[in-house]
Amino acid sequence: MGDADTVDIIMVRHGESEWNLKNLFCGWFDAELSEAGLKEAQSAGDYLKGSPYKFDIAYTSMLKRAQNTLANILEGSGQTNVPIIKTWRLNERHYGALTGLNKVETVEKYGADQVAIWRRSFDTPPPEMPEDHPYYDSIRNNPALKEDGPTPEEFPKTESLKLTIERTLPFWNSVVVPKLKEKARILIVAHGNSLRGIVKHLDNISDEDITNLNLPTGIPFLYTLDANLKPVVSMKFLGDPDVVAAAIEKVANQTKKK
Ligand SMILES: O=C(OP(=O)(O)O)[C@H](O)COP(=O)(O)O
Repeated sequence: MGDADTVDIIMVRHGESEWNLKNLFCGWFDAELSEAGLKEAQSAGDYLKGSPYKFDIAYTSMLKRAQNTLANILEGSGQTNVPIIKTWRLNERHYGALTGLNKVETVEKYGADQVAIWRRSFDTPPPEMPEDHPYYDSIRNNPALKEDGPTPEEFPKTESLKLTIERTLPFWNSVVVPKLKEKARILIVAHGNSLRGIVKHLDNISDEDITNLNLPTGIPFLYTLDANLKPVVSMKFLGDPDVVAAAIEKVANQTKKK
């Protein structure tokens, strides 16, 4: 736990989704948690229940996989009274025309190098999602986005990590930072790439090095920040180290044939 001059914040990528399980590019498609993903969320809740970490406020995206993970973590850790703020700015990156495609099949069609660029390059977005894309309507008309969503002008057709950071960071700076300065104990449940953007910002990771960072599903990680919100503890995974290492390896290997 941080001392008087520091503040702790815990972040979690949602548990495995149905589309993570099927190895599909998901982005803004509103996939459900898989059975394993629900268990990951419950395990994270159980872990936190036995830990010193308690929360004053929680932030999540407008997508069900993150919201359900958060609900299960709060339930499991006995903290269902924690206020929840939901924002589209924590949504996963929009995967453009790749949304719904299988990652291995996409490598077979376009080559590993091109897919690596689409998945992990800092500023090359996937091709834009056309209006006749099979998931265009469900994403564009997701009722959850009526509660908090981008304006029609802001609505992405695709996003690189750079573009994702450009809409996530304003939320971080205007909402999360003031709460951290009040020493609020914060939990954020979001997505692989929206969280990679926050981590890049906090740890000042270069555009090149961020390509190598893969976040596992359902495993909480801790940052302890100093008075200037610079990390004194970075991305400390809270769980069994072997489970964490295996989970990170699994994300990195998603484009490899079994
Ligand atoms: O929707 C996604 O991320 P999420 O499961 O964290 O919400 C992406 O499909 C993650 O894919 P990537 O790890 O190939 O960037």
